Amino acid sequence: TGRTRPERLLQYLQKNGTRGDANNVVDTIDRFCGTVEWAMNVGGEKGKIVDKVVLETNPGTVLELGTYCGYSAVRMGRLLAPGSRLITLEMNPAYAKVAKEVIAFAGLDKQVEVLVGSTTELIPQLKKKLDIDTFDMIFLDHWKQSYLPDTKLLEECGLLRKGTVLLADNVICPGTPDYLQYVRSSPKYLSQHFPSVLEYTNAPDGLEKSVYLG
Ligand SMILES: Oc1cc(-c2ccc(F)cc2)cc2nccnc12
Ligand SMILES: [Mg+2]
Repeated sequence: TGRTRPERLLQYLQKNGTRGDANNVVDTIDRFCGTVEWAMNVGGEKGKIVDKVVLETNPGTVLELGTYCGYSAVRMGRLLAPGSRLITLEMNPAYAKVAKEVIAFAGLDKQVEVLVGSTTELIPQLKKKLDIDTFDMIFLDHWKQSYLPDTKLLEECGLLRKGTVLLADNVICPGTPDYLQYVRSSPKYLSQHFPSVLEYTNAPDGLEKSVYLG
């Protein structure tokens, strides 16, 4: 049986979910985390804000930093137009293994690609590895202390263009103060805060949407 939380989440999905139905996968994972075991997915409340930003942006290319079990990759992937691509980076191989199975279960393995490795190592390789010049949207949801250095790395690698939307999870809890200060004070970004709650709790959290101005 599932020794780790991601394995238990996957087993619950395989037992209770509807294969090929991405909306059902999102709801089933939320039910697991709300009734069986908390897990660090962006969740239903913040997820509704993610949905709104994705639908408004209608991105052809999305880069996610921090896959975990693939919940937000499925949540965003289910809203992308045909032919759009979501690349998600995960440094923990065990997490990446579960995420690939969750994404395949949802029927999104053609639109969503999981790369295993550290962001510091993978970000400079993306142009070469993928047939992608710049990203239309970035979702930051990995280690909080990596948000700022990785944002600067994305700038340096020329992976952002005028209008690229950066959406960051957990800017209140656990909190990313250096990243917030940067995107809110830099003339290169136009930022907007979306107050919400930490997934599956009523603790305050929030998302920060920052448009890159070039
Ligand atoms: O959404 C999240 C929540 C938390 C987290 C853990 C424990 C707490 F008590 C509160 C919040 C950690 C996260 N790490 C990486 C990506 N996303 C995360
Ligand atoms: Mg998060």
